[in-house]
Amino acid sequence: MRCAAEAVARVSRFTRAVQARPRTRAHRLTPRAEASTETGGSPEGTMLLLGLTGSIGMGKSAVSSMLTEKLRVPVLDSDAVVHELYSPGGDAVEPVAALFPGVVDPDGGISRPELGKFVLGPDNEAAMAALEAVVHPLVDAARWKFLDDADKAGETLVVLDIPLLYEKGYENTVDLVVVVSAGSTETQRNRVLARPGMTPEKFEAIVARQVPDEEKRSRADFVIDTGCSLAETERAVGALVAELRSTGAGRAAVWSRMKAERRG
Ligand SMILES: CC(C)(COP(=O)(O)OP(=O)(O)OC[C@H]1O[C@@H](n2cnc3c(N)ncnc32)[C@H](O)[C@@H]1O)[C@@H](O)C(=O)NCCC(=O)NCCS
Ligand SMILES: Nc1ncnc2c1ncn2[C@@H]1O[C@H](COP(=O)(O)OP(=O)(O)OP(=O)(O)O)[C@@H](O)[C@H]1O
Repeated sequence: MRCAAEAVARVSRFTRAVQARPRTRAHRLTPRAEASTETGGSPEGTMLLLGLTGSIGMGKSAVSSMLTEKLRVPVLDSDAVVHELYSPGGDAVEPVAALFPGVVDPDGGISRPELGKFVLGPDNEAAMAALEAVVHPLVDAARWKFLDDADKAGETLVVLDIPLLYEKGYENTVDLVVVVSAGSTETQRNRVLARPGMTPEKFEAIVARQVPDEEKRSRADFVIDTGCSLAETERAVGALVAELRSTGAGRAAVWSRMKAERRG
């Protein structure tokens, strides 16, 4: 019970603190070449882009499911986009295979466990940078398509699940940021190590590449507590969506700016 109250209280506290937060101006999504010129969709300036982030195992996917399945909010999951790009026929297969020999499975997709051996760990920084240089622009392109489609569908609230939002400076590509946090590294670790194929070494290698949870929470506009029951987290997510549905239009600015920049 204590946890749910805390989760909701944090939501409203961060809701109030939101207005004057400075933004890091780091990343610019390269405009999609095949920009849509169709009219229609959501009224100009009313589609709110909510960034969803959090460290490994903190509950981004669980919260994404609540948003899409229960609350009907469109979510783009960047990790899922990467996995799709690695699947047989995916756009990342050829360039990644060219960089890292032997990572293609017999079915023609990229083997993530094999790829992980090349790019995870303190000695593989350059390899990870090379991989990210190939993959991130493809993820950016998928993000443009998702946003264009949502705009055409008249959506007023969309969620971009971006695990590396703070690490790669994507703060300025969303209007507001929600961080999911279990509030304890022990809970995080136990949840992640319960996954098939996960090892303590792999977990540590990934954590070492991510901005610490505490810093993420301090930079967020909202924090959703995932250290409690799923039902309690779901209530907090519902409260946040209700809040954004009622006040979101006044806070939506990034999508209009992105479209204007694309038009040149
Ligand atoms: C390293 C890879 C092969 C591991 O695959 P695997 O299936 O074991 O893990 P999965 O993709 O589910 O990611 C597990 C966790 O690691 C995080 N993570 C993935 N890549 C990175 C990265 N470059 N830096 C920091 N964290 C990362 C994910 O967000 C998630 O929290 C894969 O994550 C990958 O190809 N990463 C590079 C692409 C990338 O940067 N993805 C992040 C989102 S765009
Ligand atoms: N209150 C809660 N909120 C969210 N997740 C919870 C909660 N209680 C338990 N869990 C469990 O914690 C795990 C969180 O994993 P999830 O895959 O959602 O994290 P993630 O942040 O998406 O991880 P990754 O960064 O590796 O993609 C899930 O198995 C989920 O069921």
